[in-house]
Amino acid sequence: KMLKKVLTLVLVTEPRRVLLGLKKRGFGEGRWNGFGGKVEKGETIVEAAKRELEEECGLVSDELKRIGLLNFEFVEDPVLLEVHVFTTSLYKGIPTESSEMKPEWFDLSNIPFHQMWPDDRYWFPLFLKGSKFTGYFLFQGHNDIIKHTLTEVDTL
Ligand SMILES: CCc1c(NC2CC2)nc(N)nc1N1CCCCC1
Repeated sequence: KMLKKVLTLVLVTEPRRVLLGLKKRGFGEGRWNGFGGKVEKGETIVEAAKRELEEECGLVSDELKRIGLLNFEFVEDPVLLEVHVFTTSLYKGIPTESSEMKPEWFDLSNIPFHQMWPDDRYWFPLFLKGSKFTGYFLFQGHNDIIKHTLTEVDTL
């Protein structure tokens, strides 16, 4: 049966900007993304999201809002990646570069999609207009989307 990895992704916003991090190594290296990673044994998904946010860019947030649930598969790899997407505009701290991520603010009209995971072009507009969404993306390699579904939902 398919192995499932549960991951988190946090998008920090200000009125006209979103905070993204440039991944410095590992999975997604060289791509801008929200902050997140694996859910460890013994922690909830929200606790994992808060932990990764602080580890990756030094921000502490008490209030993460669930906005999306995205499932990913790679044709070459029998693992299902289940990504729980959160957003917050309530945080403490200053975005700080870590070993994993180099944080920068992007104007909402200037999101670097060409340097992000290809799926982001599909669901970022839903996130930016305040919708909740569920989606599935089947990748060939790390750049080509073979098929996808994306649905706006009232409740996650
Ligand atoms: C699941 C990978 C992924 C992704 N799509 C990839 C083709 C599968 N897109 C975006 N934005 N973030 C992603 N991760 C957020 C959680 C931490 C790992 C990277």
